[in-house]
Amino acid sequence: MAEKEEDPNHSVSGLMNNCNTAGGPVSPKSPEDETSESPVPDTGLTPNAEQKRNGSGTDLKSVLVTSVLNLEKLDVDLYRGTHHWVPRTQRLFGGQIVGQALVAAAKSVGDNFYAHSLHCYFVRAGDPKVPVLYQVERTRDGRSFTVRSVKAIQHGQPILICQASFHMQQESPLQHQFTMPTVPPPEDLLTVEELIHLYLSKPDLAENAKQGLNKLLANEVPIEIKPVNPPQFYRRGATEPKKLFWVRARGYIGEGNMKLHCCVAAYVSDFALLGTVLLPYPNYRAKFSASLDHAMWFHSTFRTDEWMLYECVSPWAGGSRGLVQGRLWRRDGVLAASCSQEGVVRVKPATEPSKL
Ligand SMILES: CCC(=O)SCCNC(=O)CCNC(=O)[C@H](O)C(C)(C)COP(=O)(O)OP(=O)(O)OC[C@H]1O[C@@H](n2cnc3c(N)ncnc32)[C@H](O)[C@@H]1OP(=O)(O)O
Repeated sequence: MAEKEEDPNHSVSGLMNNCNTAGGPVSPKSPEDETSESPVPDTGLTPNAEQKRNGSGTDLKSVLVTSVLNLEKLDVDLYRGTHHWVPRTQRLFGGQIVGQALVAAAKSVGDNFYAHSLHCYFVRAGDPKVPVLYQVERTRDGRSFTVRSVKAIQHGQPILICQASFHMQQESPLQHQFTMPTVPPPEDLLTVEELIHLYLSKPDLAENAKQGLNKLLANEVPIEIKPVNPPQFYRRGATEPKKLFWVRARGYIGEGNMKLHCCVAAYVSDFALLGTVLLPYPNYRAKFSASLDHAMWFHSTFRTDEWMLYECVSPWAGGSRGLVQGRLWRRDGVLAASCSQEGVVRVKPATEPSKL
């Protein structure tokens, strides 16, 4: 199915597209549900200790851990994943498929091996009506590096092919990184939901826009976002193809499980990334867009349930495709992960001005 107009990349509504729970036990739990003593389901990658998230005053576990990345084992190296949030486009969110594929791959590597990179192609649209099977091939087990190939399958056909490589931690005197962009801290910025409330308080807002925004508020994307520059984020005028936002998983995950945090980062990294391509073109809107591939590199330890700065740039677009690159920064300035993606972006002239 084609991805039409509103997608997770291209608008404020894309940030909170329809929550669709098809395909599995995926209803978000209420805070009451979460106060019970029940442990986090065994993803094989979950942390042991349950602690309150620093400063947030909540111990709600991230649905990314309890549901999205909690694969069911069917056989040796064969897993089943279900869906939590499905974009309004009704094709599976690419980040979910990549995150789940990495969970499946990570289950077959030793405890002391950590994902350092993955390379994926999205070869077919994911169907939100059925679960996804993940078939892992143990490509190579080495002394320092271990490689896995994962095929995500629906209706008997691959929707994603992924290769993930894991590395045993090794020290080296070679160490450098770029410097994190200087931006306001997340505490000084509004969440997407708060921004929507602001838009809703505008007295001259059209009724259909209000309805649309209220629908968006009712949705539950399992990640929180604070745009550094909201007008740029929502693409009102032409801007350079670059955006910055703070991002973190909703709910508590906890420290100490880097394998899990890499899987969550893979999920998060596909969010709003491809929309960067459209920023210089306010006179066009996407009539069809989808990520074609996704590559990711993990550099340091990090926590995805703490605010990280996501820096997205698009160095090139042409021929109905666009290239995007992302950097995930820890708030202390350490470069946590990098990613690259090419997407197909077919556009049409924007005939209607944005209602926002
Ligand atoms: C946040 C971003 C995301 O999460 S996106 C989700 C992850 N990524 C994906 O789901 C992508 C999965 N991959 C795919 O769906 C396929 O590989 C895609 C990219 C569609 C391959 O493209 P293509 O070979 O064009 O597929 P298709 O023939 O099935 O056509 C899909 C729709 O596009 C149209 N199309 C095709 N060629 C052209 C063209 N040259 N010019 C204009 N339109 C074209 C087709 O007619 C079709 O449209 P429709 O769906 O029938 O309306």
